[in-house]
Amino acid sequence: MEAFDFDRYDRVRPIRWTGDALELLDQRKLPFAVDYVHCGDYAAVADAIANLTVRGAPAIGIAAAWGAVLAAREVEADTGAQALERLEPAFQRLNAARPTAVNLAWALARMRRALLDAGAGWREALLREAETIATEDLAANRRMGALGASMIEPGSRVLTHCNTGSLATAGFGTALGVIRAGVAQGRIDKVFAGETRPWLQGARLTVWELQQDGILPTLIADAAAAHLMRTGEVQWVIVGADRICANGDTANKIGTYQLAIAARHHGVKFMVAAPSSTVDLETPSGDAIHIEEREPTELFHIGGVRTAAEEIEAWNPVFDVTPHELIDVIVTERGIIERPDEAAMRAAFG
Ligand SMILES: CSC[C@@H](O)[C@@H](O)C(=O)COP(=O)(O)O
Repeated sequence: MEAFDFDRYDRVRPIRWTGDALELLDQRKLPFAVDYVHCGDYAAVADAIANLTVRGAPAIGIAAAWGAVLAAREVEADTGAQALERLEPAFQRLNAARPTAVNLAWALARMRRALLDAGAGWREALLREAETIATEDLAANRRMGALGASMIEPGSRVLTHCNTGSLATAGFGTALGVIRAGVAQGRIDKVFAGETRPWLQGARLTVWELQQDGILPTLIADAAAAHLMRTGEVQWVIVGADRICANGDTANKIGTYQLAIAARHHGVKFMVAAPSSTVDLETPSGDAIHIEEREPTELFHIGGVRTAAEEIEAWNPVFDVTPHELIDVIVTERGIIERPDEAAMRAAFG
């Protein structure tokens, strides 16, 4: 990985701090428009997280950290502790923007700690912490990419789900980072991307993002995944995570669980790649994870065109839990955990 040309393979940046505002690449419009949304206050950041302008577990944590920096502009305080008290409503609003990805609460907890540790210089401390969270995420992804790729036999074909790339992180990506590194090293010959209904993170974002790198993935309907595995077309499923529990159970984009079941049935290996900021030892198992349910209307349209009859009901959970027994390997920047369970997770992160 020493010679890896990160700049060639990793050009998209979803989050830009201008010095006095946050600019977020509008992921609702990709791949048809590359527009940045200007957020001049924390409420705009909270809205952008809730409406998926910015999405992906690490990216929403980073955006929330910058949201806290913007919120700080609205309060006066002599010490960090005093500022924290006054900023609490803003922290709570940012934290409530989405429930499943632990990176959001994790980033805000870091911002809280930075405030408590700071005295009069609390504004600078907040700014530094937001920058550090983003810098560390990029470094973690690059490290994880190298580690994850080392597990993959040369000549492999892989399937991924949702978007776990630069768009979902500070850069390089988690599962997509492993795939980028694997392609660069000649370990991965072909990448299949599931379209990821209903929001189409795979079809709209992953395919576009890999195209920017000159990697041409093959798009499949989500429903084609088990058939793809049965025909021997893939050796690995590689996905990201929104929360990894103390026992290794993992929440990720809806559809991940059925990929893991199909992978085990067909002898296809299943890898979860995520930074340690996605590990949540406070949540004992997947049963305790709050699974976000979004508006049923997301299921009624594709690209603004109605595809279902009027006056019907729909159920729209947007994450699911893959039990740890179905996961062959969890990769974080801290190392590789094969056959994850509570003992292995606590040994690595406890
Ligand atoms: C590095 S991203 C990992 C996960 O956050 C990703 O797989 C995912 O589920 C994103 O969901 P989204 O609803 O698009 O925010």
